[in-house]
Amino acid sequence: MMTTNLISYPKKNAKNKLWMAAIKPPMYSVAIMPIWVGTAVAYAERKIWNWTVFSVFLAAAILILAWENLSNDVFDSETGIDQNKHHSLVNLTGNKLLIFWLGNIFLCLGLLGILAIAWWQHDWTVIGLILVCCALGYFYQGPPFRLGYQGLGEILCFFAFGPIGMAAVYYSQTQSWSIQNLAASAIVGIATTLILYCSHFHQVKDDLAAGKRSPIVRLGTQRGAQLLSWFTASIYALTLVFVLAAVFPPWTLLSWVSLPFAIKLCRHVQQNHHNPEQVSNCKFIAVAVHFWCCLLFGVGFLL
Ligand SMILES: C/C(=C\COP(=O)(O)OP(=O)(O)O)CCC[C@H](C)CCC[C@H](C)CCCC(C)C
Ligand SMILES: O=C(O)C1=CC(=O)c2ccccc2C1=O
Repeated sequence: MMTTNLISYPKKNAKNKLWMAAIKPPMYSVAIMPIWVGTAVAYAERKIWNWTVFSVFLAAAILILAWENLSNDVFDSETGIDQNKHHSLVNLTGNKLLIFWLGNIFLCLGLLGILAIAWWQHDWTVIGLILVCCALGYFYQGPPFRLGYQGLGEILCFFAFGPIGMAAVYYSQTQSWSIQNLAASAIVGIATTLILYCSHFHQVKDDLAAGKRSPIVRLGTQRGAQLLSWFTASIYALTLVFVLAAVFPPWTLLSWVSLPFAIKLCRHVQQNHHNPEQVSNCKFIAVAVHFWCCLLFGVGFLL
């Protein structure tokens, strides 16, 4: 009995790790930050903070992202790209249909939340904008589009989590539009897109085999790593430019506190871009850059 337990423990532990990798809890900060920053900008400009709208939007965004990730595993199982991905939910459960319908339930619940906001406001703008974000999410991975396979995912990601998603958040609080929010959405959009871009470095072999021409497949890992540094630097440079132009309050420069993570990310990818095993964790360093940068950026609007 004792021996069985000793043997089965590491196996169980490995299985738990696979499940955590499949569910990817840290990734859900990408759903939280547009809501946080968009609402903070609304508060800074209009002194409005509707907690009910904020909470419902937050829950809805998490549910919609869960749909995106579950359906990503379903659609990727159809192209064969996830053959070696042990932490795919479809591979873990062996039940594609279950994951497909679970994803659809999450999507419906998320959209119901957004619909409730539209209903309270007697205004369909917010649900219209979020439906556009969901469509971009579908175009990224779903048939017959699969635009992520053409290397266009980063553009879709930028608009969904940046200008369109954050316009919806700002509108849900104020029922109006804002140039300051548009500028802030560029920062959130680039920081989110950084994560997607980083997720390709260790997957070149599998992507090539499945015919996926990710930006890193197109550029090669060395040029991809150089572009990453420019891309990352642009977040901090743009924030400074907008502060100097008096578009953002000076406290938004608090987001620069996340610079050590950004430097770590760029150095790590520069040194290991050609080594899939070593570079595979860069997505999670990018998640830390995104989390701290957006969290403190939002705080900057409230101070
Ligand atoms: C699912 C996404 C990336 C995973 O891509 P990949 O297939 O390379 O990953 P694996 O290797 O793990 O299989 C993210 C795709 C993002 C998409 C372009 C945009 C999604 C938009 C959301 C559905 C809407 C967000 C609304 C907002 C207000 C929170
Ligand atoms: O699994 C992933 O690699 C990603 C999942 C996800 O939801 C997301 C959202 C926004 C940007 C990037 C990513 C991922 O990379």
